[in-house]
Amino acid sequence: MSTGDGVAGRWDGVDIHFGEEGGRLTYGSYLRLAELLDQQRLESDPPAHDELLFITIHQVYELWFKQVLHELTASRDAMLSGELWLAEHLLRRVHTIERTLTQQVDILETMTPQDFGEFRHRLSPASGFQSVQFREIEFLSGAKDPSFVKRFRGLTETEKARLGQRLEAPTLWDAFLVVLGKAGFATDTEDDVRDALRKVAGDRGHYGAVWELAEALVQHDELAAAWRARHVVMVERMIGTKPGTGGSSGAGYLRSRLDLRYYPLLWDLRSSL
Ligand code: HEM
Ligand SMILES: N[C@@H](CC(=O)c1ccccc1NC=O)C(=O)O
Repeated sequence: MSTGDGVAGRWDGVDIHFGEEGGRLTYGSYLRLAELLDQQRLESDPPAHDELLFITIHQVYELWFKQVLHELTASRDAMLSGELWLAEHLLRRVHTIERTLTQQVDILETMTPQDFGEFRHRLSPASGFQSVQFREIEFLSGAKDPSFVKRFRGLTETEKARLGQRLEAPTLWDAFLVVLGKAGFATDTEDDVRDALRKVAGDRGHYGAVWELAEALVQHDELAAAWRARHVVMVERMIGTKPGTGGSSGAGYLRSRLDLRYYPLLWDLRSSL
């Protein structure tokens, strides 16, 4: 029954409006907007105009990082339980998010170095280097490097525990090796794995699902590399060769990370196809 004016019906003599039928849930309460929209606190005083953009961009990154971790964890578990179609499906969702993450740099680059300079000095010693979720994504993907945990300054106990768990847990690559094992291949040595990958690539009619999964892993790796490359060029545009607020050499440090690959054997395979 619709009575116009957005009134969906009546209950106990009270008008019930669309979106409120029978309950207390609203758009704002469901999405916790009061809390979410109250989390943008500027360090600059008087407020620098562009600092809101800087905070918003980083918060949006962290929300997507949370989603990426959710999907990558489920994708790994799907590989471990033999649901290859699901593992691939979730990886493809991650690819789409990763493309969006790289494109977001466009928005931040509407900020000029001069306008960044208005509040940059307030940020030290904070830096993206301290993004726990970013490091969790690296560890889960396959690039476990415990030295990052030691180099983190100001980690909370909860964050330390989360990173510790990621260092213990199987990676996407570990799970992919299980997939290769279940497909009948030995994976004890690196040469075994290289051999298995060549056989999978050479008989896609038989190993199609495994091949497609390997391709989805390569895509994840390539998109992570594309973000690193985009980030460093943005950094050079913003701060040139200045050292970073996190205490590193800045662009020099970031350039040293450009060669990082999660799945070197999948890249090596290309040379023998
Ligand atoms: C004005 C924009 C930005 C500048 C100038 C900048 C600069 C830097 C610099 C210099 C570093 C090296 C660490 C240090 O500070 O010494 C770094 C690391 C990092 N930044 Fe940014 N950044 C910017 C935006 C972003 C954004 C939007 C994100 C998204 C989350 C981000 C994430 C990271 C991450 C994850 C690292 C660690 C990279 C690694 O260890 O491989 N940065 N950034
Ligand atoms: N490291 C940057 C500052 C920066 O971008 C930043 C500072 C605090 C929190 C996150 C940041 N984003 C990426 O590093 C710089 O050296 O200018």
